[in-house]
Amino acid sequence: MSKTIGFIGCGNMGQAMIGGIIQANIFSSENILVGDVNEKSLEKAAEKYGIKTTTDNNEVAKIADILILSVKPNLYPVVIKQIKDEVKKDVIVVTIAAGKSIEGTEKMFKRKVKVVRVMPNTPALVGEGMSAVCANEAVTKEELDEIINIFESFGKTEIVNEKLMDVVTSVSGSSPAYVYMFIEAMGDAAVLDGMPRNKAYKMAAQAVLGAAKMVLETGMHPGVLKDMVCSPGGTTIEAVATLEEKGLRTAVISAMRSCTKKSIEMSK
Ligand SMILES: NC(=O)C1=CN([C@@H]2O[C@H](COP(=O)(O)OP(=O)(O)OC[C@H]3O[C@@H](n4cnc5c(N)ncnc54)[C@H](OP(=O)(O)O)[C@@H]3O)[C@@H](O)[C@H]2O)C=CC1
Ligand SMILES: O=C(O)[C@@H]1CCC=N1
Repeated sequence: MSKTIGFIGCGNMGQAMIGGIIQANIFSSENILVGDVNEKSLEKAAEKYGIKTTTDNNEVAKIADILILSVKPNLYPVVIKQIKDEVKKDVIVVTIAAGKSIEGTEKMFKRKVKVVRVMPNTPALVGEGMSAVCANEAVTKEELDEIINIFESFGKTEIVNEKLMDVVTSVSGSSPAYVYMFIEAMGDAAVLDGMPRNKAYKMAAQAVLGAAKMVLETGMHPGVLKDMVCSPGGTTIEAVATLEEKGLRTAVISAMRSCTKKSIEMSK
């Protein structure tokens, strides 16, 4: 019999994963059940993806072989308390919340459940997610592979030591937001100089996508790739010098350390 994947929480990240899974076609829509308190979110998801939905989290807990908890971190204790006695004995619980450790999740279940901790990101929706994964010892190699397979259906995955999860949150979980800010700012600059906004976003976003692919596919150092764009006495080095003067690198490093710090604080 095919397995059922259950989601509790159908917001930004829940929908990105559901959309990714549906597009990858690894679970049929009748094997996906989604619970949320927000009926509007459920209606939208049911209409868009043809999945089954419920406002009763326990309905999801009872049926799911793989249960992805995609509510906000502060709601983990509330939701886990509600469902812990309803989940299947061998359920694989997948947590995606910032700052929620495997040990913390086990404590909330008050028993040794199978826990896979993942930090995904919203580009999952377009098949370009990045997910870092770790698990407790109750999860077998086959079960971990099964979960990795789900997350790989909508992007790339990397197994990490749990100690790195706070850094992961900063470098891939949250980082799409910084990149959107960069694209938006490039768009504004181009609009300032007379380009229509839709063209400006398309050009900026495609340049970011292409640059990211260059890093991933050539394996070259980002600094070398940057140097290849900078003609001596040319245009790019003028922009690079201004970015250095305005502290781009310092701003990025400092922002990411704030993000990591917040994730550590949320773990306490
Ligand atoms: N957004 C992102 O880019 C990423 C998020 N994450 C993690 O994903 C999790 C979800 O984040 P995100 O999707 O952004 O949050 P959202 O607020 O967008 O989604 C959470 C959903 O859960 C619903 N909800 C609230 N209470 C309950 C409840 N008791 N039972 C069931 N559903 C409930 C919310 O409804 P309502 O809106 O009515 O409150 C909402 O629809 C977080 O733990 C976050 O750390 C991880 C990586 C990236
Ligand atoms: O902002 C947050 O807390 C979540 C975790 C990673 C991305 N969004």
